Amino acid sequence: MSNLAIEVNDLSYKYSQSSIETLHKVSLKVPFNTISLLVGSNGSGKTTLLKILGGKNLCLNGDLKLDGENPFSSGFRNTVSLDDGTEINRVCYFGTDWVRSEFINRDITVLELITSLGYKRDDKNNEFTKRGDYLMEILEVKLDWRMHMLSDGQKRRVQLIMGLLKPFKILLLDEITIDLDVVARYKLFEFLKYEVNRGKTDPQRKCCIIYCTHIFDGLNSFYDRVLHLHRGELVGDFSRNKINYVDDENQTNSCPNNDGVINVMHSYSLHPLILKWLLKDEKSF
Ligand SMILES: Nc1ncnc2c1ncn2[C@@H]1O[C@H](COP(=O)(O)OP(=O)(O)OP(=O)(O)O)[C@@H](O)[C@H]1O
Repeated sequence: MSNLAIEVNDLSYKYSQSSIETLHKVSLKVPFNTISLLVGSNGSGKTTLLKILGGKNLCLNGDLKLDGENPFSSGFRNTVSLDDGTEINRVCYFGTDWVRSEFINRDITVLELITSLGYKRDDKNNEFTKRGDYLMEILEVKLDWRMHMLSDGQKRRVQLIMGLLKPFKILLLDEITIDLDVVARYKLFEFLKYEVNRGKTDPQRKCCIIYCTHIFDGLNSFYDRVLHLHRGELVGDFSRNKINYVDDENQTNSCPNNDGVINVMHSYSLHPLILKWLLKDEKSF
């Protein structure tokens, strides 16, 4: 059985209102048990690609397989059950537009929202409850929060809990940690890494993540691979284990050498210090 989570061949996409293609002949293979970063300038096509993979934008061009099946085929089902009966999502897309949707901007509590997705407050052994409680702890969300009274950042935290309540096979995250503080973001990445690592020993839990971002602080040990989109074309693709950190700007290069190694200058960031401070603050709270 294929270990590919995502397989895309020659995918092109043009919005009906646009005269040019937003994606041009994109081909991509993403194995399970990996985390990829999707990078590129504003307008390069990242959201468009993730929305197609997430089944949000219908695309009948090119050859597309997610978890072994075309997500736009009539027989595609987005949930499957594991041997123990746990229901999991095959493909999950979270984008920034969710916080503006009418569905969540109602006078409804977090408890009501996540209960409708399988959270059971009185059943602490239930997997969705365990995940929900853990995520609420790291994201500091309260069950009695009322959605229509929350800030965008707070709504984003609720979105993450709702989306991650069920285990996933393919998780597509589109700039969604943008308004989390460094500690919440760090803990979320630890949770996501745990999920991906669990799949390495338990084949039923194999999963993969594509994470699109413009913020690279704190990501050093999170990802396995970087995908670079430029004007709708995939122009760069390298693995973290092929990075050779150098101290001299003149030794950096933008393309891998013949052995696939790419020289990247060490970046000096305040992120490790601020993370330490805020984790310490939390302990003394
Ligand atoms: N609904 C739409 N109709 C027409 N063109 C669109 C539509 N949505 C996006 N585009 C265009 O497609 C191109 C890619 O947009 P997309 O949102 O995928 O880029 P992005 O890489 O995610 O950018 P950003 O980093 O700013 O979020 C842009 O030129 C954009 O104007």
